[in-house]
Amino acid sequence: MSDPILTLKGVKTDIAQYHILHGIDLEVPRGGVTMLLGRNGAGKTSTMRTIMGLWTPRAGEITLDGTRIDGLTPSQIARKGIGFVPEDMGIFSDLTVEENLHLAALAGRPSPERMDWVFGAFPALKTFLHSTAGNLSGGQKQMLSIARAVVEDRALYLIDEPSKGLAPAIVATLARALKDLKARGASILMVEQNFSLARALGDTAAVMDDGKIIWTGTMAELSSDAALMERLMGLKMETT
Ligand SMILES: Nc1ncnc2c1ncn2[C@@H]1O[C@H](COP(=O)(O)OP(=O)(O)OP(=O)(O)O)[C@@H](O)[C@H]1O
Repeated sequence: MSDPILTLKGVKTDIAQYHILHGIDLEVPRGGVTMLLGRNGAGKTSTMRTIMGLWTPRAGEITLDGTRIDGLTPSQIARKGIGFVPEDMGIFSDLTVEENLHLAALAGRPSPERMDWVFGAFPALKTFLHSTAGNLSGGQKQMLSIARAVVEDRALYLIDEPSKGLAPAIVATLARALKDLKARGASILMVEQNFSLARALGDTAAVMDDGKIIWTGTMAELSSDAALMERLMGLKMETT
């Protein structure tokens, strides 16, 4: 692949005494959405956390835009240009929505244009700007979590299962916001178990199993091949 934004080469991660990632080789293209897919426990979240520096790899190299980032702390990695939406949302429950957004901006206050875009994508955040984040609904917390990652331009966004546990109407709002982010030319690596959302947003896909990448290709290729999906992920579904 020409000029990927993120490259993982032979990345191995241990959690406590367990070998979890067994040598991840992955290239994330510049621009567009790469879906990281696989069965439960395949290692998708561990891969995201390793890229973000929340787990330190035992071996291998991680390169963002030509610069090695493995071994850096999560805050150093954020400053290199990665926005992270963790599976557990990572918001400050005791702070207001506004405070959460301001703290997420690394370069000072987010620009008014950027805030307008965020509020356009997630109107509820404007309504509840001065409310404590802990009092938001589950869907609003997820919107805040995504808004925190996109409050400034980043070289790459890591988004871990944004639709988890959300009602369909909220998922539709999320899908629109992520499509909009993609249309702005963003590079996104995303874990998503909701396959119709993955299919709607994904350009390329990487499938994991047991701590390894077992397949890479286009999302169209994967989603049009029911036998392949069943073999790779145990998914049985309509492909039309
Ligand atoms: N803190 C931890 N301590 C021990 N083992 C862990 C820890 N976190 C993850 N694991 C193990 O690492 C493996 C990969 O987990 P991971 O959460 O990365 O998978 P996943 O593909 O994201 O799964 P899911 O779709 O269920 O979220 C699993 O076997 C899991 O039990």
